[in-house]
Amino acid sequence: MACPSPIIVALDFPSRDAALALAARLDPTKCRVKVGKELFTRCGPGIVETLQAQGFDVFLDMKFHDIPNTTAMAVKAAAEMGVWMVNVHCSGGLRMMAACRETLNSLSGPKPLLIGVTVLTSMERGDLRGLGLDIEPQEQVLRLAGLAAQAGLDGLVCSAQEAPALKTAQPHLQLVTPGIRPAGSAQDDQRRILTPRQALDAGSDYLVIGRPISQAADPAQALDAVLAELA
Ligand SMILES: O=C(O)c1cc(=O)[nH]c(=O)n1[C@@H]1O[C@H](COP(=O)(O)O)[C@@H](O)[C@H]1O
Repeated sequence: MACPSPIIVALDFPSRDAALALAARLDPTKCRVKVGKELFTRCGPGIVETLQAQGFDVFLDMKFHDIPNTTAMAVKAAAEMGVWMVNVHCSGGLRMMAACRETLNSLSGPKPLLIGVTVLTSMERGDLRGLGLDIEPQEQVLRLAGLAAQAGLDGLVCSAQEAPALKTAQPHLQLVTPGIRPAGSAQDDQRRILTPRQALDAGSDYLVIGRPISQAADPAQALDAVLAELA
C-alpha cells in the first residue's frame, strides 16, 4: 500500500550507519525518505536497496543537470534502481527534461515520479541577481514550471511559498517542497521557508524535511509532532 504521509525525511548523513540509525527510528507508514548527494556519493546504490528492503519509498535526490542524453541515462539508472521519485534541474532546459520523460516512457515496469527542481529554496532575490536574473524567485519558478509541464514532468521541487501560484498556473504538477521549518526551529541555510501546516495549506503535495527531524533529540517524536500539526 502507498505510504499515506506527505512527509519525506531527508537522510543527509555522511555514513550508511548514521542514515540507517535514523531510518531505524522511523516508520515507513509515516514517511518516505530521501537519499541525496552526500549519502549517495558516500554509499552508492546499496543504501537505496537497504532502505527499500526496510519498506521505505525512496526519493533519489541527485538533481541531475547535464546534456539531454547524459541526464536521461542517469534518470534511467535511477528508474532501474526502483526509486519512487527522481529529480532533475529544470534549468537544464526543455530538451533535457523531454529526453528524461521519453526515456522513462520507453521503459517497461514501474516508473519513478520525474520531478523538476525550479529555484532552490536556499535562494532569495539577491542570489538570483548574482546570476543575472533581477526578478523575484516566484517569477523564475513559474517560468521553469511552464517548461517542466511542456516536457511532461510529474511535478516540481519549489518553495511552498510558490505553491498557490503554481497550483493555479500548473494544476497537474505535484509540488514537492523543502524549506519546511516547524515554528521555532532554526532556518539554517534555507531562505524561502514555511511551517508544515502553512505548506500543506498553500498546496504542497509532499513536504521534504531534513534537519528539524534528523537533528532532533528524538527524531520519531519530531516526525510525530509534524504529523500532529498536519492532522
Ligand atoms: O531537491 C531537494 O530536495 C531540495 C531542493 C531545494 O530547493 N531545497 C532543498 O533544501 N532541497 C533538499 O531538501 C533537504 C532540506 O533539508 P533541511 O533544510 O535540513 O530541512 C536537503 O536535503 C536539500 O538537499
